[in-house]
Amino acid sequence: MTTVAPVEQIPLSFHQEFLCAFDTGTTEGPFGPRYHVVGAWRLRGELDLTALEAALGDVVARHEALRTVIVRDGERPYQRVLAPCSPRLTVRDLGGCPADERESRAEELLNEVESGTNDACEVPLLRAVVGRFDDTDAVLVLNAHHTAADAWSIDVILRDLLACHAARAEGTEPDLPDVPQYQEYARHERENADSPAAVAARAYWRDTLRDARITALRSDRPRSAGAPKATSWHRFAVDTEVASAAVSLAGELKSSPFMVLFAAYQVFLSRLTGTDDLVVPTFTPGRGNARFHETVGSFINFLPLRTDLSGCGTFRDVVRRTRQACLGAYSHDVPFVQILGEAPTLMAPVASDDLQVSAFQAISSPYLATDERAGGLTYSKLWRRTVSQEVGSDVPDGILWTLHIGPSNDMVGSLGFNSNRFDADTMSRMLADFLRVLRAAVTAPDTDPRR
Ligand SMILES: OC[C@H](O)c1ccc2ccccc2c1
Repeated sequence: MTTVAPVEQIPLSFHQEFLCAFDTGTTEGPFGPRYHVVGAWRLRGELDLTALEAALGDVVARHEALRTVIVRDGERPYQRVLAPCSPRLTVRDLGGCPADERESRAEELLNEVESGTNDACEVPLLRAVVGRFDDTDAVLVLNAHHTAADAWSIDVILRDLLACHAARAEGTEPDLPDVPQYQEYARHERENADSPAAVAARAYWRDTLRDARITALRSDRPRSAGAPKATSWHRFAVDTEVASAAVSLAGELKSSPFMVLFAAYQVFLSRLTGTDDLVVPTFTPGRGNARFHETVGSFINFLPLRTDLSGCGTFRDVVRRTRQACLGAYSHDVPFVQILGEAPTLMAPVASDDLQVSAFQAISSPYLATDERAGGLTYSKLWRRTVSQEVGSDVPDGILWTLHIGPSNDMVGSLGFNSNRFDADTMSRMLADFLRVLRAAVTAPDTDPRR
């Protein structure tokens, strides 16, 4: 009897391990069919559907993460990479749609795809829907499971997909450079878990998060009410003059627009919770190692930012403190599971029945496409989403505030929340309060924003 050497199991990345903490063992958690990330692009030019179908297969062959399942049946979950397979392409006829309604019709299709499912156990973990307005005008929507891709990855998938479409449309094999695979990243992370930088980062977090508790909000309904889990998305635009005031104040204070927006969010939270010592999670892209910039996978990192607002006399002071907290966190951006090891009681509040964390992030991806070209196609990402939806991509357990800062400082945002825990009008009130604080803060930064 020949003994087959046990195939060495591919470990989970630290972020995938973090997601296991939210695994409810049902289809409602991060391994369920609604935990996905979507994107939509307007395509102008000759779109060859046969070539696009073949290109979808090329992209799944190229990126193992899109055909990897997370096996959770033993004591330690691991990743299993499966053979290349082709995603299905759904084609929708949007003919007869007048030109000036196409942008909103495209956003409708995006929301429709986002309200659907993408089963994490059914590879490939990528779905594609193309809506055709006419022969040279279409909208492409991609949906990838969020354990296998993130916002950065969905832009990489699109760029590779259209490069492969261009080759296939000319009857040639795609010829893209090799790309490091997500399993290499997962191994690399673990091999470097005790590097000098990682040891220094753990010391930083031990010190920074001493006696800290994550800031949490009282939900309208307790977890024990057992209402079926769903995540709603409230989307909104930020007034242009507020957005540009935020961006110019950021420039004045040598801070990023995110830091100014986050500072206003903390003022809002401080007033809501009555505490000055805030610990608010954000998500960083987790792409510090340039080797993995073209790799598809879920790299984001849940990073707790601690800021004490006591003694801040003006909003400028709040931004300066926020900037310090952000810079300190960014320069110690190690996986959250390692940070938690240094602050074991940090997440205690969210173990209670009626509290939830409320994370705040700004999405950034270097591949935000505006009028990019790929073969005979010109493509632009639909990122100014302002249409809300009752059921969309899942947020595992909490509220997720996201701001998208556009190329010309225009800004839109979204509020993802578990509708089994919070009412939609509670969210609308919170958003109105936050936007009021933001407007007052960035238009009069020398006043005390907490009055
Ligand atoms: O893209 C962010 C991701 O959907 C995510 C993962 C875990 C979370 C835990 C608590 C609150 C928000 C989360 C969002």
